[in-house]
This record gives sequence, C-alpha cells and structure tokens, in this order.
Amino acid sequence: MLGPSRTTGISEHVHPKSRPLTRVELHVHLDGALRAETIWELAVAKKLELPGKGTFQDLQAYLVCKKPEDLGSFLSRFGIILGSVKGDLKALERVAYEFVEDSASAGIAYSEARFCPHLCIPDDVGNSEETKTWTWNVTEALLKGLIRGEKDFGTKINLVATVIRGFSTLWYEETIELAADTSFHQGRIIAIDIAAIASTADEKHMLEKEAIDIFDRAAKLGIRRTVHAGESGPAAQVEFALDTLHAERIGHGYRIHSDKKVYERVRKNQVHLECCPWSSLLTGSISPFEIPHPIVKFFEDGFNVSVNTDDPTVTGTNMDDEYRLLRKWGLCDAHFVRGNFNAARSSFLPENEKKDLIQRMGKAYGFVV
Ligand SMILES: O=c1[nH]cnc2c1ncn2[C@@H]1O[C@H](CO)[C@@H](O)[C@H]1O
Repeated sequence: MLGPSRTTGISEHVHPKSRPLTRVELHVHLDGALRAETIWELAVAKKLELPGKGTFQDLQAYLVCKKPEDLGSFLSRFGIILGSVKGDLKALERVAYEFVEDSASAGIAYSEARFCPHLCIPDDVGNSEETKTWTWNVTEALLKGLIRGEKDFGTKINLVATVIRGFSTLWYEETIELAADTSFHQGRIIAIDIAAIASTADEKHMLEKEAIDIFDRAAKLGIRRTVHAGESGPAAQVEFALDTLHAERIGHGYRIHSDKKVYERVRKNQVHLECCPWSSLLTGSISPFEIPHPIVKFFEDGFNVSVNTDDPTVTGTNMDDEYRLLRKWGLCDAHFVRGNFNAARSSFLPENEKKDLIQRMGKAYGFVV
C-alpha cells in the first residue's frame, strides 16, 4: 500500500534498499520485457504509428493482454515493441540495462533471457553480409547493457539466441554461428531456442527440415538447447522436441497434461519445464477453467519445474504477480523456493558458476549450510 495507512496513520510504504536475490528465471523474452514507458518514448521519437489516439495510455492498453486470446494474437504486440528498438543500438543497450534493473527489483539473481537477433535488425537490411554484421552488432549492444546492469544491480543475465519458426535457413545458420562465436560473446549466449512470431504461432513449423537441421548442428557443436513446445501445440510436440530437436529443457510444455505417456516420461526424466502461469492463460494454452492447472499438478507430482514471466510487457505481470496467481491456485512459498532451485540446477551455466549461484541463493534465503 502506498502512503500512510488510513486506519493507523503509520506509513506502510517500505523502501528496501535492495531485495535479496533469491530467484532464477529461465523463460523470459528480453523483447517481451520492455517497459511500456520506454517503448512509448522511443516510438514517439521515431514517429511510429501508435494505437488508438496515440496517447501513452492507449499504447499501454494495446500492449497488455487482459483476457485469454490465442498465441498468434498475443504475439501481435511484438510489432510495435520491436519497431521501437530495431536497428537502434543505443535503444537496445538501454532496454537491456533496464531489464537488469527490473530483474534485480524482482529479486532475480540470475536469468537466461531470450532474444531473436534477426528481429532486432532493421527491416531494410538486404544482403547476407549486412545481416550478419547487424546481428553481431545488435547482440553486442544488448550485452553492453546487460554487463553495465550487472555491475550496477548485481543480477547476472545471459542470453538465449532464439530462432523463429518459419524463418530462412540462412538466418538459422547465422544464429548458430553467433552462438558458436564464444570469443565474441564470452559465453554470454548460453543456448539456442525456437519460438514464434504471430504468423507462425502454430507449432507444426517445428517439423520443418530447417529447424531440425539447426538443432542437430547445435547438439553436435555442444550448444545447449531449449525449445518452445506444448504451448500452442499438443504433447506430441514435446516428444518431438526431446527426440528430434535434442531439447534439454522445454519452454511451457503444459499440454503434456493430456498425454499420460509423455507426462510420465517428462516427470521420470526430470526434464525441466519452464512454466509461465499468466502467459499460459493469456495465450489460450490452458483454459482458466482447467482445474487443477497443469503447473499445479507439475509441482504436486515432483516435476523439475520453474516459474517464469515469459513476456511481462504483454502479460502486464512481474514475478510477484506470477506467485500471487499460483498462491490462488494453492501453491505456497515452499513450492516457489523449490522452483527457484530447480531453475538454478537446470540453468545452462557452467558447473562452477552454477554451484556458486546455488550457494549465493542459499545464503540469500538465510539457509545455514
Ligand atoms: O510465448 C511465446 N511463444 C512463442 N514465441 C514467443 C512467445 N513469447 C515471445 N515469443 C517470440 O520470441 C521472440 C524472441 O524473444 C519474440 O520476438 C516473440 O516473437
């Protein structure tokens, strides 16, 4: 509550200097986590076409999804979001820096944030030489912001380079090359992923040969892999991700709840599920009338599962809101602590850094070890 309490007159407005960094987030899209204020400022400066009457309130109302839609329409907001930063290296550095600040104020110690390099380059970039230079440049700008943010706020963020279902082979290959260029990114691109844009929301695009080839190559090169599956598509897509795309973690995965065999396989093998409560409802992946929600079942049945925000700009939530929703569904602090340690041990950090992270989290929680 802001300001003095009406009943006691005692101020209830708390100003913690810094929040203990006890949380780990493995499924958040950096471009889905821009502040509405920043998008507004950038869009106005660039004279981009704005929704409604062009006011900040209209923009915010447009960006935040308020009731269940489908994945395609949920993702349609990314047009304006990305339009505000595309090809603008200063803006990309800025939003990465702000993302670290927001993560730190949500108590995040470590996060693996997704971005699609090719969605961050200008629309009119033509030949492949230019594309490549641009993708490296936009990545460098994001890394600058993340590293500066880490120094100021203490939260470490690595990147997951995401390819988009339905994109060209050339763009897939450039993403792998970028991820493999460790001397450039200094280990900061920690994995690859496959996600969607509004027009490729249907997971059947993962079956395309280009997508299969790129994950094959990643596995051979030792590049770590997480895959969006079982969100808009059925449980079979999760099996496909595990068997054919060599997925080590699954983004979302809720729909395994409708297939006993896949459900049991994921549980038994402790495949990490990166779950996003609000997003699961707003993308229409799970009906609000589905009780218990699969995420609750995952926690109850001993899955290796974590809690994530996915796209705070579009869901209008932060990690506290996600926990609030889960509490309404019957989960409690012990589940959230478990989720954070699940995320830490399932992160793609090198073993020594992972051990260090787990120890720091333990201390931040106040565990005596
Ligand atoms: O929930 C989701 N499912 C699939 N794709 C998504 C989701 N949220 C965001 N993106 C896509 O991932 C890209 C890189 O971050 C975003 O630009 C968006 O198109």
